Amino acid sequence: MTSPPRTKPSTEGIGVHSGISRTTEKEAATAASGEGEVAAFRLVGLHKTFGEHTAVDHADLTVAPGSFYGLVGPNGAGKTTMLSMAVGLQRPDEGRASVHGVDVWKEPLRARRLMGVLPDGLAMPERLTGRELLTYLGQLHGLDAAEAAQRTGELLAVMELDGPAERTLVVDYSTGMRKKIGLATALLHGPKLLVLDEPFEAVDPVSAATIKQILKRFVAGGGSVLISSHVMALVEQLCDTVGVMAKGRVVAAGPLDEVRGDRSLEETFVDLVGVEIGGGEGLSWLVS
Ligand SMILES: Nc1ncnc2c1ncn2[C@@H]1O[C@H](COP(=O)(O)OP(=O)(O)OP(=O)(O)O)[C@@H](O)[C@H]1O
Repeated sequence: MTSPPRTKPSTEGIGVHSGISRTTEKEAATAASGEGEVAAFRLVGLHKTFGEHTAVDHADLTVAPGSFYGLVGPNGAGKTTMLSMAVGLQRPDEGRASVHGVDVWKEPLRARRLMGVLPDGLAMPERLTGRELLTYLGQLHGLDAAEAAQRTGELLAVMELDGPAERTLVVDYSTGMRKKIGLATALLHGPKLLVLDEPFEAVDPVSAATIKQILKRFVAGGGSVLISSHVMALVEQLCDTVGVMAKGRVVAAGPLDEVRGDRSLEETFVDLVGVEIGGGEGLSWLVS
């Protein structure tokens, strides 16, 4: 039996303007910098070593307000470590990070209000349904009950985590469902900046199209997005600005068209990170 085609859920009602105390936060961010426009996200000299190994090597990165930033880099380049320091989940050895002028380490609560975060390997209360989780987090964010219920309902519907999925606890979600509930938790409080580590990993094509739509609307509404991804085509499709990370450093950054020139991002990437494409040699036992 063939199942009926899934209708693309509406992404209406979700946008950057649904958050709390925006004006106050914006004024605070501008005042903090003493300038007319502050970066949505500014990482300066972030550094982290694990024993002898330098995971992030004095990395700098700036996301302009209203920009859609794609961070790419080979496995082990330091993207997740840099982003987890940048959002306050892991303490850097050196360096600082600010969101709209608010220092992530000096004023963590104010910074967190401005940010929606989807970390890699998300840790969250899991013995709850998606609705229970979002309702609980809405309370933690200080949303009133009616507002939290409305946003929860919209987010579950958009992410297709309502209906039969409501009977499943988060602990039993598939990998893709976990990404989607993670994104919903990042959006719930109406942040100005989204920091999303591999948001499309393990997500089915229909859900990916929905997430793209949400993120585009978020940026069109004045928000800023930073995603990390290994999918160059996706970064080229979505992002106006890219950063390339290799061996703990941001080795190239700027507008997409300037970074890739007249080549594809993938060709530029391979050039910049200085890797040889493997797979052509060895493994002779695979081919008879
Ligand atoms: N807690 C840790 N302890 C020791 N080493 C770590 C730890 N976290 C990360 N590393 C190391 O730091 C380096 C950067 O890892 P990281 O996960 O940040 O890279 P990445 O660019 O996100 O990689 P991927 O694309 O594979 O997710 C790697 O060499 C990794 O082994």
